[in-house]
Amino acid sequence: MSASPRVLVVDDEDDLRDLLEITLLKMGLEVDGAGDLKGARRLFAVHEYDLVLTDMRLPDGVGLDFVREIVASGRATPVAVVTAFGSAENAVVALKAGAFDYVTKPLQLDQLRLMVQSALKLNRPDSPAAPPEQPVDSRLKGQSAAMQALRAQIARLARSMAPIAITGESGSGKELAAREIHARGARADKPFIAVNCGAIPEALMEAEFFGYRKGAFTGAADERDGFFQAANGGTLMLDEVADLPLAMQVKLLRAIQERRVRKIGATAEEPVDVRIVSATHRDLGRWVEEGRFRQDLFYRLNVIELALPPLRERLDDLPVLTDAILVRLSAGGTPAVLGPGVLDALRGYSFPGNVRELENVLERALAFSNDGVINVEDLALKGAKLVEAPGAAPGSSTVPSPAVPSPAALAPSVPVPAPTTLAPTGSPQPPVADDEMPPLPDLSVLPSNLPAYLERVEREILVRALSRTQYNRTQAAQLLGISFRQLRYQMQKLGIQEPGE
Ligand SMILES: Nc1ncnc2c1ncn2[C@@H]1O[C@H](COP(=O)(O)OP(=O)(O)OP(=O)(O)O)[C@@H](O)[C@H]1O
Repeated sequence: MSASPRVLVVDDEDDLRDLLEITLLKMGLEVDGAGDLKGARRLFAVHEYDLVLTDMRLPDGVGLDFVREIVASGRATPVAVVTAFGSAENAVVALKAGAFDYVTKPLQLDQLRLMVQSALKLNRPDSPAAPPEQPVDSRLKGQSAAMQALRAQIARLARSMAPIAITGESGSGKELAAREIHARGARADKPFIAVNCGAIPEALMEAEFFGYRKGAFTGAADERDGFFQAANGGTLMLDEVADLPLAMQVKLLRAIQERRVRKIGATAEEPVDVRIVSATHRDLGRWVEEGRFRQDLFYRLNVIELALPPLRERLDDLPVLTDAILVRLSAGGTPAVLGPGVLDALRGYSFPGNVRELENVLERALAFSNDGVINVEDLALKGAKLVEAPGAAPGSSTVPSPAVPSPAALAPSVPVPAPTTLAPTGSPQPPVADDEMPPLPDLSVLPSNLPAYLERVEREILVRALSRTQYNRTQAAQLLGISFRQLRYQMQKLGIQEPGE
């Protein structure tokens, strides 16, 4: 192999091929040229290339076929295509076929150089995008077939510039997947900017995305970059992309297609080199049919779709996920462990909020738990159908515990109340007979807002217990039959403070 990176340029227009070759030579690269597919195939068969750059229309065939052949060869050579200006279709088709990137004619030399630099980084041994010799540790935890396939897909996609549309329910890991794509690519050392498109007021959108010049409008006291400039060289994640207003969709499409943006108040456009990853929990295809999202932008963003499975479809990942979450929650200390039946209880829950909900459930359970062991009753799963705890459950973080069977385990089909209700019991308590309970408040008038009403009742009970014990929390918790941690958690949640605190 030669010392300098070697590039194959395939183009039948002599002028364009010369321009490409001269530009690449000036970048210190070794360049071979071919005017047709036949010549290109011959060269590709005998040389190891660091990049192939091919025109789409060639005298003896289409560049797209060459892209497919290179991808099918299994060699890790990145291939980019040269497409005519305005033929977005060609670029998208080539990216779908596995092209690493594209440049448009008439050539913008600055864009060409950026593209070549990114391509050359891909196979450098020190690059995160280089095919790893050992399996790498991923942030996306899980050993289910779905997660393994997802990680493999991400490793492939990370090596290209193709826009990726990530779909998946809320909390299923879309942002994490986008970060992983960025971190595994040639752009890992450049910024990753995630933008929640639903959180920006419409009037500020253009300024936020493209930036503005000083004095461009009242209040523009200084020049400011937008998200595109901030993400330059890296990745821009458009989260909740369905929330983009239609007017902004047009502007965004232009910026993505032309890879140039103009700050508000500026006369000239500036080139931006940004990989776009979008995400939504909505069915964007349906939104296009309903006229709520532009077809052309959808087509541009949706070059490659990455679908994240909901947690309930990969419950086998629960042990790995809970372990990882408990390690994170321990903040360097000893991680809590799961008591008997906890994994089974989690398996019986549908997790509408996916991994984020699992994180929240464990964090809350940890606050309720004693001695670093999370028991089934600490979980307080909303409306969950919990299975009976069959002794110690499998999983590395499970320890046998002599804990009293939880109410959930004793009454499998009864929903366990969430902590906003009155009754979660954190520490093992003997079952309370009904006649030990105070009478119910007068419910002849039903509350019109149940959660708010329950919160009020809960606050009243806690404050009374605390004042009866002169704010001795341990005694107040005992009085109410809950654990100290549970009391502390509820006080924090309801904003109850000791007088003078
Ligand atoms: N496979 C996974 N392994 C480890 N943690 C995960 C995994 N999937 C999601 N998480 C964690 O779950 C939480 C939610 O993930 P993330 O924010 O990526 O979801 P999202 O789909 O983007 O959510 P939303 O639609 O609400 O924006 C994060 O804390 C993330 O770290």
